[in-house]
Amino acid sequence: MRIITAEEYIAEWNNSTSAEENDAALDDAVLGIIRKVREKQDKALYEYTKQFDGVTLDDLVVSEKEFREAKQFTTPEFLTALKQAAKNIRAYHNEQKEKSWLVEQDNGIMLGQKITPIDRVGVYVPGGKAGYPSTVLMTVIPAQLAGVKEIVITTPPGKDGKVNPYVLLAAELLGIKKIYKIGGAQAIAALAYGTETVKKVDKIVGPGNAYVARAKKWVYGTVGIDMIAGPSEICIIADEKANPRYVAADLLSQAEHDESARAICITTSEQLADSIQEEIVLQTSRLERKEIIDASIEANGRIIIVDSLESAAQVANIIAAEHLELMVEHPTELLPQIKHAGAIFLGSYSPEPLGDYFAGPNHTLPTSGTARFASGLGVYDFLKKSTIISYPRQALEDVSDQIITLANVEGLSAHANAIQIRKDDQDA
Ligand SMILES: NC(=O)c1ccc[n+]([C@@H]2O[C@H](COP(=O)([O-])OP(=O)(O)OC[C@H]3O[C@@H](n4cnc5c(N)ncnc54)[C@H](O)[C@@H]3O)[C@@H](O)[C@H]2O)c1
Ligand SMILES: N[C@H](CO)Cc1c[nH]c[nH+]1
Ligand SMILES: [Zn+2]
Repeated sequence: MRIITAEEYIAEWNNSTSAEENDAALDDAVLGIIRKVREKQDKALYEYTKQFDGVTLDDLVVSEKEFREAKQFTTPEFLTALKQAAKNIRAYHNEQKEKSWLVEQDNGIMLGQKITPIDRVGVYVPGGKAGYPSTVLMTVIPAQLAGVKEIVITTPPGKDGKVNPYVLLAAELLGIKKIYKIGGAQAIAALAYGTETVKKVDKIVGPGNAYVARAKKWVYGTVGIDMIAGPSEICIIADEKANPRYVAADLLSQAEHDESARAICITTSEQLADSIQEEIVLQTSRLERKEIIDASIEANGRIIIVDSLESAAQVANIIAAEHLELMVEHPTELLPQIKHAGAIFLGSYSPEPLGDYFAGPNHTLPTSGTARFASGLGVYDFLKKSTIISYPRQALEDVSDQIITLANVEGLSAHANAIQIRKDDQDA
């Protein structure tokens, strides 16, 4: 893991021309996939599943038999942990519920906001390099709390043509019955435009790799999307008191997701940086997903040396990471300086995987610096708001002239007329 200065890191980030080239190549690949799915529909889905997931499917939908077979993987430990995690996630997201409101003023004017759940939501559950039953909980529970009636899941099949059984068990726990065995950009295209088998949805949510995230960006507008939730990222601000074993372990926890994952530590201590570097090597050698970790650490793993915690916070705000851990002596004192991060973890005993699985807040979070303007998935992502306006006759008459003035300034005489015609009736 390379140790560099903040200036070097920012220059590296800004001058990354290869990133632009990769970006254009990604767009080409994803747009090609979307186009083909729109044209050839199910046929394209079968072809891409063969090409990218290496399996020839008989059916794009998980069968009842497959749901039943998944039951053999249940263990009491898994079920207990899954249910407790679901309970924590539900309790946290319950606080996010919003209410419709209607306020009546003395003159009879009523103004308000009507909240309506989205009708039909498609959830992407990643499945290429790992199975993610936790993502089923994180996406479906807030949608259910919002009142979404139709929730479908799509996830790539394994080489045996089956969906990860733990994903099925989590879906079953939440009562989700329709699961498509489709991954990648083709799954996003199918949910956005529909095919013979896949019914189009109103909004697509959920994380995925770079292909999934880019496809969501392209279909936005045809359907809603939650955010760009791409390859995982972790940034850790560590002072000289931080435990290098914990820092290294937490960096590796996200590096193992994907070769494109980003793991960055910002520290005020050169000595700690050296120790973290040693720990990274030591711990990686003991981990199963060593190849993915080595690749992501080589490409996107950095330890950045800064001269103060204030500078550390500034760099962290530029990175705007999906996950930010504050492994410093007084994390709550540093917290006010943090502006941009998907999720913030305070202190040595709030490691990132606690949030991935269990604490309650959502693990579907904005990546690639989009935490500057986006938030983690929540109940609010499944709700939309209609405004309500109700004026009695006299209240409209009282403000007619002002509205007519504004409409005339815009040169929109039909607007003015809609007010004037009522005013004339009133005056008559
Ligand atoms: N941001 C978040 O909230 C969050 C949460 C969980 C996971 N993640 C991320 O989700 C991702 C999961 O990635 P994954 O790969 O394991 O599963 P995935 O389901 O996202 O992607 C697998 C699919 O990618 C497609 N694909 C693979 N290679 C391709 C190629 N060369 N061309 C076109 N399409 C291709 C295939 O269709 C395949 O089915 C990881 O990057 C992980 O970090 C993010
Ligand atoms: N860290 C991922 C979000 O970037 C979520 C996850 C699920 N399972 C393990 N991790
Ligand atoms: Zn994770």
